Amino acid sequence: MTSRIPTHGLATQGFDVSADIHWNLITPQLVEQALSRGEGILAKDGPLVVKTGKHTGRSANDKFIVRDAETEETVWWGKTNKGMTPEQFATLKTDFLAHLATKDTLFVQDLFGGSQPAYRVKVRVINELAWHNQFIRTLLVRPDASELEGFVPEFTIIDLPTFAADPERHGTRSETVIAVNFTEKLILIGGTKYAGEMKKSVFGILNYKLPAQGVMPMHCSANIGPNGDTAVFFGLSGTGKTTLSADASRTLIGDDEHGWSDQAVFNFEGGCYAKMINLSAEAEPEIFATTKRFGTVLENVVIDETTRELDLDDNSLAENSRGSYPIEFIPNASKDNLGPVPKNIIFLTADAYGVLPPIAKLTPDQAMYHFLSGYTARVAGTEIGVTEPSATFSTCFGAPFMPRHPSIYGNLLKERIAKGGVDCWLVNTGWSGGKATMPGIKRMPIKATRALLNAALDGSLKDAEFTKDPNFGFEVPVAVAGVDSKLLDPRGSWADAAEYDKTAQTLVGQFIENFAQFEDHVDVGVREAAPKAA
Ligand SMILES: Nc1ncnc2c1ncn2[C@@H]1O[C@H](COP(=O)(O)OP(=O)(O)O)[C@@H](O)[C@H]1O
Ligand SMILES: C=C(OP(=O)(O)O)C(=O)O
Ligand SMILES: [Mn+2]
Repeated sequence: MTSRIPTHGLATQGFDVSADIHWNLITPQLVEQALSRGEGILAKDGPLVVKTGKHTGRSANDKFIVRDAETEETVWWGKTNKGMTPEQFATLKTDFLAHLATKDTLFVQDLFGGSQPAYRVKVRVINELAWHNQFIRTLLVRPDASELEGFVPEFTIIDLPTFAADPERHGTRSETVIAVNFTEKLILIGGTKYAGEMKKSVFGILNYKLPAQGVMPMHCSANIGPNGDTAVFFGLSGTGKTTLSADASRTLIGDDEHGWSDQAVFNFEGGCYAKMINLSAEAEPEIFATTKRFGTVLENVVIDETTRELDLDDNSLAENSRGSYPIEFIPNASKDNLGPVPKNIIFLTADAYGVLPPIAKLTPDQAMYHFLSGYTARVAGTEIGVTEPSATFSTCFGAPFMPRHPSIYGNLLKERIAKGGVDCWLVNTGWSGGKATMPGIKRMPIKATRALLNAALDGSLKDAEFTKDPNFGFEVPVAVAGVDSKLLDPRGSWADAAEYDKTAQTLVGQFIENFAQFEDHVDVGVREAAPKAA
């Protein structure tokens, strides 16, 4: 076997470390390291089980982009993309490198972000934790031996959970920091053990770079039907990208990040990152099976230390417990990480207001409207007395990952829809029959969502009877085989129709208020695709 130690080492990059460096270890080596270092324990059937401590999800408010000559005009500065001065970054980098120098062991992987040679970025990830190194090796694309030869990283990520940022010194909000420098091509992640930060940082790089190459980067999952029909599923966290893209009847391309070029939809990643809480063997058999394999890493899943049995229903460590596994653990995953250009675009939303129908057909203008809006809603909190859901509008269904102005991504979508041959749908995987905060109100059964999706994707909905949603103006099917028709009529599913109308108008008001920022960036058709205030 050829050496996995690169010729272009850390010293070449100007990083002065005395650590024992483990270069490009493979899964069994990294799992052995993680175990011997006490980073986690093995579950009964082989997964490595770890805890992330305080941070069990992304720290979106602790992310900064260095604001300099490169990014001043290219990044959309606002409430999502927050700036850090080059001076603050320089101090942070000095302090990061000093902290790095104190480590006696480091794990480094050389990987690709992006599966297609023409559109990928070479990324080096430097970790202090073996399991983080295992995670990122699983999630990104693993070079083969010949691709490792002469590997020179374009971007480098230094990921030090034990580093504590100092708000006074570094201009951060807390001890946690994700600092992105597009000029130096360096990303510093500190003060968090949530592994998802690493993969979403690489996503940010591709979202920054690819529009210039004519590729639309997308926060979506993707799969291919039996007739070669690709579907992409956009959606914010928790709306069902990962769950719904793993489907026995379709070929999985990927669960979270893709590019749409003139020829294909391709995965940015080489693995998946699924939610584990309440994971059901019946509703999600392919994902459930990954919890029984060596190579899977489970974050914040509760395990009995004696029997090594998992308890996927226990949320005492986190609501957002996760499992990461290589894409090939899903039985029908695409071997070449790509598929033809999409026939269907689905926008997933988990509507905690219980207002949106479980599926609706969108016109191209409505699709643009909903893409720029990027709506989902969740139950605000678990405190007693919370009665209102809270709406989130995250443009392009992924604002935290999109450095550029939404119109850049929006125009790429517009061009693609204008070419024709693609149908757009809005799918509510959230609550129905009332607000999520009302007693007895449940989330849409996964089975029903899958049946509706399959009807849309296999073309059988084309002949269905539709009715226009009175608030949103999109077309909603009246009856679909295998689905309780009551579900298809959100207003009729509420005990009190007047209460439905009132709640719907609250939501419409929030859409209108949020869209004001895009009014000047879209044409009249898109503006008119807005929901109507009564
Ligand atoms: N109707 C539904 N459709 C999709 N997911 C659902 C549905 N009802 C409940 N869920 C649950 O919601 C979560 C969706 O999460 P996930 O697929 O990981 O979202 P994403 O990948 O978009 O962040 C899963 O835990 C899934 O079990
Ligand atoms: C990894 C993440 O993505 P998602 O929840 O969309 O799967 C995340 O948001 O941290
Ligand atoms: Mn996901």
